[in-house]
Amino acid sequence: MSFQFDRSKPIAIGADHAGFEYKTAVVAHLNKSGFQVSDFGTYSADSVDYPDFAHPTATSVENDEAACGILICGSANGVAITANKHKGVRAGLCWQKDVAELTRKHNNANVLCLPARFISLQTAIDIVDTFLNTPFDGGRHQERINKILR
Ligand SMILES: O=C(CO)[C@H](O)[C@H](O)[C@H](O)COP(=O)(O)O
Repeated sequence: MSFQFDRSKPIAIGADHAGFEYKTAVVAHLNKSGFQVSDFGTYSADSVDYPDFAHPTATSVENDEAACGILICGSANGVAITANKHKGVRAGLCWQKDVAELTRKHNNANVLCLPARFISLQTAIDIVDTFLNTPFDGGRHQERINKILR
C-alpha cells in the first residue's frame, strides 16, 4: 500500500507530556520516511495541558494546511475528544494496527490518536505506518460519514 494523503503537505503532529517521548520517535520515523512534519509540540516532558497541543494540530488539518494529523497523549482520549471538535476532522483512537486500518477504511479518519501509556513504541510506529498507507473504502461508509456532519 502507498501513502494515502497529500504528500505535498506536511503531517501535523502534537502531544502532551505523556506523549512527548513517542512524538519524538514518530517525528524521527516520519522524517526518515521522507515526510515533511509540522510539530506543534509539546517539546519537553514537563506537565502540560493536551488541548493546547491538540487544537493547533487539528486546526492545521481542518484548514487543509496539513495532509493529516497525529496526536499522542497518555490514553489518547483527551486529544481525540479535542480534535473531534474541529469541523472536518475525523480523529480515530487506535491501539493496534487493525483498528488503525478500520478507521481509515470505514471512517476516512484524517487524525490518528495514539495512547502512549498503553502501547509500545514499536506498536505506535506500526500503527502510524498502517494509518498513513490504508485507503478509504468509500461506498456505504461515505454515506455514514455524511450523516456525521449535521
Ligand atoms: O487526557 C488524557 C486522559 O485521557 C491523557 O491521557 C493525558 O495524557 C493525561 O490525562 C495526563 O495525566 P497526568 O496525570 O497529568 O500525567
